[in-house]
Amino acid sequence: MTKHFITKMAPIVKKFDYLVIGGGSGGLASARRAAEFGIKAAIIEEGRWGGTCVNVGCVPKKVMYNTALHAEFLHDHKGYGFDVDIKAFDWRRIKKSRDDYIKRLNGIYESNLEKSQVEKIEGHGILTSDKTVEVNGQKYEADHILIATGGRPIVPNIPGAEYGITSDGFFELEDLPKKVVVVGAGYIAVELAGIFGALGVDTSILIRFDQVLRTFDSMISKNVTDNLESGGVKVIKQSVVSEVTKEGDGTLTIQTNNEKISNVDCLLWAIGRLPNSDNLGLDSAGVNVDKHNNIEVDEFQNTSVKGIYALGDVCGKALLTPVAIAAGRRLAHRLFDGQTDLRLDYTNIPTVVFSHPPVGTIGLTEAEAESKYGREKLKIYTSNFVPMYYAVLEKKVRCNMKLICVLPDEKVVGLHIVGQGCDEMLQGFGVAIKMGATKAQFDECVAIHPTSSEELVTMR
Ligand SMILES: Cc1cc2nc3c(=O)[nH]c(=O)nc-3n(C[C@H](O)[C@H](O)[C@H](O)COP(=O)(O)OP(=O)(O)OC[C@H]3O[C@@H](n4cnc5c(N)ncnc54)[C@H](O)[C@@H]3O)c2cc1C
Ligand SMILES: NC(=O)C1=CN([C@@H]2O[C@H](COP(=O)(O)OP(=O)(O)OC[C@H]3O[C@@H](n4cnc5c(N)ncnc54)[C@H](OP(=O)(O)O)[C@@H]3O)[C@@H](O)[C@H]2O)C=CC1
Ligand SMILES: N[C@@H](CCC(=O)N[C@@H](CSSC[C@H](NC(=O)CC[C@H](N)C(=O)O)C(=O)NCC(=O)O)C(=O)NCC(=O)O)C(=O)O
Repeated sequence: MTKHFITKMAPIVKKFDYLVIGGGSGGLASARRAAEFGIKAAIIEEGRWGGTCVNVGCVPKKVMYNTALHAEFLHDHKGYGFDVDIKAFDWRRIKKSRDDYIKRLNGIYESNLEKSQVEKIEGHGILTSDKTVEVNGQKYEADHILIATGGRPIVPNIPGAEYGITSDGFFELEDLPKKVVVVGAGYIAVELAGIFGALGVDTSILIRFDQVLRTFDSMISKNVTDNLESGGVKVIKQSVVSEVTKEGDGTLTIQTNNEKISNVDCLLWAIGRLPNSDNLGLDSAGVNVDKHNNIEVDEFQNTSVKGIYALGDVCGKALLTPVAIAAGRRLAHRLFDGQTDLRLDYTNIPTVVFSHPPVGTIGLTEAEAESKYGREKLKIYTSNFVPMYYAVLEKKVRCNMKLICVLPDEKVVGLHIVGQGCDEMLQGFGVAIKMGATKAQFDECVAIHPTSSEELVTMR
């Protein structure tokens, strides 16, 4: 009888030039740009292609922000002479259109990867050494590995916290809740409370201090807090949640340090995000994290291990889609296109909070400018006016602007706006500030009338 010997073969390790863990904004942008330079790239994703921004972030949020803007404008129709009856608002309809759009985007991202000849690997990636990543038992090897695994929302460690949802759950809501409590004071709390408020939901925002967006310029913190209140959102200050209970009728009761809030049908935690740096095998590779578990990188996105890079939300700095994309594309040029000095400059990043009205900000806050240059070196210009849109309406929502300049040449080091249209206004001014523009150069540009932005080139 013939003997059959079964030899156990080591699984074949698949080799690439560039392996990216995380198919979100930063990872996709970097992998696709790298592939343009003729290298062999692969990208690993455990969830939906597109990451946070496309699936549970900027994109569906903007759809809901636009929905909220419609609700706001409806109130203005009468003042502009339109006699319109609004019968109903159909949350399910807009949710379906939004979900369909996101599904289309997922498909577009997949086919973009195929067109770019970036290999797609579906599953959870774990580093097994400084050169290898394992996904579903298969090992992949590359000299260059990028970690772009993003982050996830924080849920506090208090009794009953699990009855609340996060921004991820916001996008799953099948019906518009009647009474909502949003906990938090940052971008997400302000944006989602604003959407609920504009859609007529009984909305409260619970904040630990007296104002939202405390890390922004004080003009912004004050005006956004005031605008939330005048827009009908209850801002509950100096408030910390200690316990949440679910009642027999399914509603939630929220116990804070000051009061009990009952009959809540949606509690939303928006208290910050954690980096997805755990369960990633960072120890096996020797990649260092900081005390908040953000991956530590230098200005070129190098981690503590040669050949392993990280960028985007997992590094905990400027958690914004265009930041992750810009860092990812620059890294691809640096590694594979010979642009060895290319890196993202993290100063003067413009950012918008989609509040009602929105916030646009770039550069230093007044407090930061004062501690950097000294009060005597600063010249601050402000403008506070009612945009012409409100001229014929009873409702008036003011626009506030602040320009922070440093003497002697009045270089503009900070620009802060709360007001209608500033979300679209900021990008162009961002270019000027990035180029080092002075107040005189702002003023050299002739105003566009009648617009809100003209105020920025006529300030005295
Ligand atoms: C509600 C909300 C609204 C936002 N709105 C805006 C906005 O208006 N403008 C803006 O600029 N930014 C906004 N952001 C922030 C923006 O979404 C993020 O900064 C951006 O998505 C970060 O990109 P990233 O590539 O670092 O990570 P992500 O986009 O989070 O992508 C990371 C990907 O990695 C995957 N992953 C994680 N671990 C692994 C693993 N081990 N193996 C395989 N895959 C893995 C995840 O599934 C995910 O798809 C918003 C965020 C939220 C939550
Ligand atoms: N438009 C955009 O570009 C958007 C960008 N993003 C990005 O995503 C990031 C994450 O957003 P977000 O989750 O809002 O985080 P943020 O860091 O913006 O804000 C969270 C805030 O919640 C408050 N907070 C923290 N811990 C607690 C707690 N235990 N209880 C109550 N409040 C608490 C803090 O404010 P305080 O100290 O005052 O209490 C903190 O600033 C943003 O920083 C931004 O970079 C998100 C949405 C939109
Ligand atoms: N600025 C336009 C953007 C329009 C746009 O890009 N829409 C996308 C959804 S935002 S998709 C989310 C986000 N894209 C962007 O941020 C695009 C920004 C800019 N165009 C750039 O290339 O840098 C992202 O995560 N990118 C990672 C990557 O692309 O690698 C879309 O519908 N695409 C369908 C199509 O193209 O047919 C707007 O706000 O209207």
